[in-house]
Amino acid sequence: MDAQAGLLFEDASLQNIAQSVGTPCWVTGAGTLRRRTRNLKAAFAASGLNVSLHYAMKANDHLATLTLLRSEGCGADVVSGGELMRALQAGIAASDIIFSGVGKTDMEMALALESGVGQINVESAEEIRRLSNVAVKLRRTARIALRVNPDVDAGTHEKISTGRAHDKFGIAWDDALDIYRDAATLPGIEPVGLAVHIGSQILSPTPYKAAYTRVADLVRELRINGLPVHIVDCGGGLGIRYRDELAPAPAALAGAIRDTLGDCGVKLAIEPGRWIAAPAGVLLSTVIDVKRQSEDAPDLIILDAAMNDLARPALYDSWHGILPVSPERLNAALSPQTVVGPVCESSDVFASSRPLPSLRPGDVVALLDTGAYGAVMSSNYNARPLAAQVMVDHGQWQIIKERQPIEDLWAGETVPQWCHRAPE
Ligand SMILES: Cc1ncc(COP(=O)(O)O)c(C=O)c1O
Ligand SMILES: N[C@@H](CCCC[NH3+])C(=O)O
Repeated sequence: MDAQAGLLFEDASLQNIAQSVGTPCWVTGAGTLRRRTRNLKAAFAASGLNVSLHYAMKANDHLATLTLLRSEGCGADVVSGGELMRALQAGIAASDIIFSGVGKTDMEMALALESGVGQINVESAEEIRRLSNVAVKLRRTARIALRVNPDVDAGTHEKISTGRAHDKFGIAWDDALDIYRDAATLPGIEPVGLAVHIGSQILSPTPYKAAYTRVADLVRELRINGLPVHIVDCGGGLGIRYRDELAPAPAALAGAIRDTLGDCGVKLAIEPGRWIAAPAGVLLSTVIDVKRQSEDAPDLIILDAAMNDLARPALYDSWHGILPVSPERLNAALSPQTVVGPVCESSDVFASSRPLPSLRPGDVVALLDTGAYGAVMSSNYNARPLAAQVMVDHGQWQIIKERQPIEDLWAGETVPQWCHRAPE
């Protein structure tokens, strides 16, 4: 905090950015992206592990973010044809791309094969057969890893758990050996290994260890059955501290991998998204109104950002820090306030009865740790244009996406003639 400039993000004044660009506005910190990527790599190197890092771009897929992370040596984990095209557009080499996802269309498979992605993670016997057909037609070979479901509870939010038997993800544990064996016989398919991803915002190394222990056992079992296994993709999911969570350091994840898979003689990969990108972003928003409620209820702070911009609180009851950006407000006395957006949904609430410095109309606030699963999950609900985006780096900043023009909201829509006539 600077007495004059108020809240700074990577040495850039958030007040200045809000004044120049308007709000709502996402701000991404280039320095934070770099620092966290380097920390992650250093933690793995210190554990003696050689892992390739495939950034899960679903967390934040702006071309500037992807380009910066490519410069830091990251490949990408993609889950759709659109993400694949974006990653290629950002200059990420196809060979450094892993195509994951629970459902890939034939067209997406063809795109992956034609662009030469390094690895396709498959999630069912049916998908492998379809991929084989597509590969044969294109005269290509798909290098596949079987995403297995280890039936491990990651202990995270119900809606972002992916590794329990009843979750829709991955191949059921007991089917994995047979499916791997069958895959090896299919034309156009080369099974190269296994993949596992048990969920997101994971706050303990214990479920990681449980999942990787099972995967290491499966690697041995496959080999005993004469099936080659060269790669284990350990997925993502490492959690961060949004409020007061005791989030594990990357060294804990590295340790879990080393202790379980370290001596399996496989090439290791990880797919972190949130850990790299979440703390590298804030969402700036202006207070539209302060609505006084009955005596014992907190004031309602109505922002110009809403759940269509930042969906996480409405979807997962997630907690994001909120700080005013002006120096006067930053130091004001705290009182309980409820912070909401203007969208017509009762779930459009960012904070309930939260002790915050008293806010007034016109004040700008920053919603913290919104660099992952923030802008990417925005929608046009309530005909609200997508917010502008800015990137900061050591005090300099630049608009990286203009606010969506209002006319864009109906661009591409056509109105059939009959809509203009009242029925007879
Ligand atoms: C297959 C896969 N890999 C990686 C990730 C990235 O997860 P996170 O952002 O929690 O690191 C996800 C999202 O949960 C995913 O589904
Ligand atoms: N969208 C979720 C994370 C999902 C991870 C993808 N499987 C969140 O905001 O926390």
